[in-house]
Amino acid sequence: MLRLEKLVKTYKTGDQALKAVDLDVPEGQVLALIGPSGAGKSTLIRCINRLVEPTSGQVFLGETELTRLSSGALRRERCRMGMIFQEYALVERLTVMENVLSGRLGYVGFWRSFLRRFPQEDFDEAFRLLDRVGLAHMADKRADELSGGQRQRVGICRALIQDPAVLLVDEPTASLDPKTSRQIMRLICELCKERKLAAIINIHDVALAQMFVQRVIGLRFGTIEFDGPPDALTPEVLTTIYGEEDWEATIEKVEDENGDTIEAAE
Ligand SMILES: Nc1ncnc2c1ncn2[C@@H]1O[C@H](COP(=O)(O)OP(=O)(O)OP(=O)(O)O)[C@@H](O)[C@H]1O
Repeated sequence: MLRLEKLVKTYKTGDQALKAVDLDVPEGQVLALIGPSGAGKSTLIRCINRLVEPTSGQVFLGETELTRLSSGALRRERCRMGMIFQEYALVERLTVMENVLSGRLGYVGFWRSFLRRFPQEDFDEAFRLLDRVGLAHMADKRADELSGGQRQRVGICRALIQDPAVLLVDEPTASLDPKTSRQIMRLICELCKERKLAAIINIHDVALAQMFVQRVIGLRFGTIEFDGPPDALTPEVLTTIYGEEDWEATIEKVEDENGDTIEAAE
């Protein structure tokens, strides 16, 4: 469904962030991208929707080669890729509802969106999504009145109202406390399952990744060092990805938000 072939990114500074990365993500698969700081995780995510322009290689979304598209065609294809950011990227002075509806901007004509005249079905869908993430009662609140966890839920609704084929998620929990982080990861993974949506989640927290995803990709120096199920992430594998460290503490059992003990993703 999403396919990267020999994807290379070399920044102007000479930094080789991605070295010929091959990756195939089937429909409906949620995968976590882990690796040390500077491994190339954000670059990989951003090369997919060309927020960062790849140096060479190809990216396919279904049959469409994204790396060949002109800027107009790319704008249209970006509607099929929902993005969720670490810092939420909400418009602070707009309401929750308006922030969610902004996910439709790629579909609604310029003047209609400028005047914020979205079709009724967009409002209905925004309400359904807000209800699904537990925020229907906050639709009229301003974004700057929300907590971090609530903001990220709005960010999730904004990505989903695009009706994307794939979600690109860049450190969704980095600004959240541990309990809220688990709730947000669970929500993202549940929504992907409900919608048969593929997702690539760039995440620093290995234990959190292991709890929720079916597949983990370990990146190091712009190269895939590990590709497998979460329970195959042994201390030896983690050492290959991150270097020498005491990993026993990292892959210890983790408590979920109900206080239940979880070892890895089901
Ligand atoms: N805009 C840029 N210009 C030059 N070099 C960059 C740029 N962005 C990233 N890099 C370099 O590319 C490499 C990969 O960076 P990237 O941010 O993709 O890694 P990451 O795995 O997401 O790191 P982190 O977990 O710290 O966010 C690093 O060496 C980084 O310094």
